[in-house]
Amino acid sequence: MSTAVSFDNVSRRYGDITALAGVSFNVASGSVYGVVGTSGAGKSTLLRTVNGLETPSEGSVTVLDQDPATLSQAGLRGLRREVSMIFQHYNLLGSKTVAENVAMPLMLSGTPKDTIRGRVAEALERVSLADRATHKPRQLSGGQRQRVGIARALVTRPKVLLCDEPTSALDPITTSQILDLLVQINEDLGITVVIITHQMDVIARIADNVAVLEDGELIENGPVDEIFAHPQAPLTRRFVETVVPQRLPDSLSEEVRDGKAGTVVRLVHTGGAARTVLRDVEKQFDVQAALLHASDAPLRHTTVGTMVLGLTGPGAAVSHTLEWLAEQPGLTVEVLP
Ligand SMILES: Nc1ncnc2c1ncn2[C@@H]1O[C@H](COP(=O)(O)OP(=O)(O)OP(=O)(O)O)[C@@H](O)[C@H]1O
Repeated sequence: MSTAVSFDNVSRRYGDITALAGVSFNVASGSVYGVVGTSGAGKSTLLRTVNGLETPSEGSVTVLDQDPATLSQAGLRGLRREVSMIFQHYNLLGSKTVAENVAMPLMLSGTPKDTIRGRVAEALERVSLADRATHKPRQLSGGQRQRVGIARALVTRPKVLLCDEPTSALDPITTSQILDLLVQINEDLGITVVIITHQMDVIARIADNVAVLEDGELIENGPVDEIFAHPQAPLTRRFVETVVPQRLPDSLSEEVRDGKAGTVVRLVHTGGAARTVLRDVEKQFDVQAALLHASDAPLRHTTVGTMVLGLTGPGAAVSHTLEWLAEQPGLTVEVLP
């Protein structure tokens, strides 16, 4: 698979502040890559190196085989037609109509009027706003404004779409619609999407891969299902916890502590691997398996979840059960103290 964007040891300093420190990872062409981190982690700075709005102090970024830092102004303008961007607060011009806003990147590049008309209609159709072409942004809801922003980004037929917190100002239902639209754009048009966010549910919903930034450093990255099932760094665990809760309810914690629930195991499962686990355990071993707690999250391509089981029965049977569970594909087993 070819690479659309490559970060190679990228650092960015502003005086004494280190916004990025030696960040390296690749974004495969046609994939959706999520970058998550707390406020000030360096997400925006990283995203802005992709279209040349920021230049690394050290290291380099390669975008569609070009290094934005070495391009001329004309080269940068060309790159920005292939790499477009959407923003948290939409960045629309209030005095222009929806169609004029969407046309803006083509107007700036001197595209013929007829071509512009067709492209604007195509882009507005894609975001289901064809009937709002003559409206002004103030006449639209936040979700509609973001769709105008998306249409404006698509009008140049880009290969890469950079998304800077595109749903942070929206309610959950509108967020969901915008994320569906981004997935559709990625699937139908094959556009590579790089999205920065502090919302892990956004990553769960649309990303193939995720990078976690903390204080300018890349602390973890990889396929979304692996990171959600086995987060390593404490910050990644905290992010994952917001989508797949790990903490037991207080009443259950007490039961576990008092030993009333038997041997308590937490299973992390992906792709429905735990679907028949209770039945299988009770059929094969002389144990009772009680389901104490479960949580589940749909990801873009699979699901990840946890189940907490209380196993009771003869010690040897419980041991055999634990061994069997540990051998099952797609399951990770942890005995709770
Ligand atoms: N132009 C600048 N001048 C000085 N410091 C800057 C500049 N741009 C960013 N920074 C600093 O770099 C660090 C990273 O900022 P950045 O905006 O990339 O983080 P972020 O993860 O996008 O944060 P947020 O989620 O709050 O937008 C912060 O400490 C910020 O104050």
